Amino acid sequence: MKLGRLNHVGVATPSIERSVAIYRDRLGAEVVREPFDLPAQGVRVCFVDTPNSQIELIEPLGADSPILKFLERNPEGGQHHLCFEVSDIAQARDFFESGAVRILGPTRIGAHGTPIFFLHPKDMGGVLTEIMESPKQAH
Ligand SMILES: CC[C@H](C(=O)O)C(=O)SCCNC(=O)CCNC(=O)[C@H](O)C(C)(C)COP(=O)(O)OP(=O)(O)OC[C@H]1O[C@@H](n2cnc3c(N)ncnc32)[C@H](O)[C@@H]1OP(=O)(O)O
Ligand SMILES: [Co+2]
Repeated sequence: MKLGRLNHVGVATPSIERSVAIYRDRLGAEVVREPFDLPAQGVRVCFVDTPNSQIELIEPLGADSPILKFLERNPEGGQHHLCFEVSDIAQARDFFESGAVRILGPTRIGAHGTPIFFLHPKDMGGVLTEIMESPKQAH
């Protein structure tokens, strides 16, 4: 498996609107994307583009959102996960299944419309790590 680029840094927030204002007004980010719901993943999402990556703002959606406990621990929100790209998600899953890192749940479709899975933070030095298949290059 070849580790690809850092696709995004996930930032959990109690309010996407409030976080968008922080990135736009304090950091001068151009926030051009609209928030959207990902009910299957229990989050509302808004991407903030940077020249070489993205900030993925995520807000809980639904009573069993996977980020609720994180926000109980961090009421102001905070850095939640890192996401790296791979060319083949099935090959990446095989790679991790043969190793010492716990994979969290099934491979599912993430916010970029490509398959993803997560690696347990306790096996990744305290960093919840998302692996996503690179979007196919438009021809
Ligand atoms: C998928 C759409 C989008 C995309 O990019 O496509 C997203 O990225 S959405 C992101 C939200 N979805 C997920 O995070 C799914 C994977 N996450 C999980 O399955 C859980 O959040 C899990 C298992 C990592 C933690 O769940 P929970 O907080 O309910 O469990 P615990 O409280 O028992 O935590 C266990 C242990 O892990 C530590 N922890 C929890 N979250 C994080 C984190 N984000 N970063 C680092 N460490 C984390 C927590 O403090 C506990 O440690 P302990 O020492 O035992 O207290
Ligand atoms: Co993510």
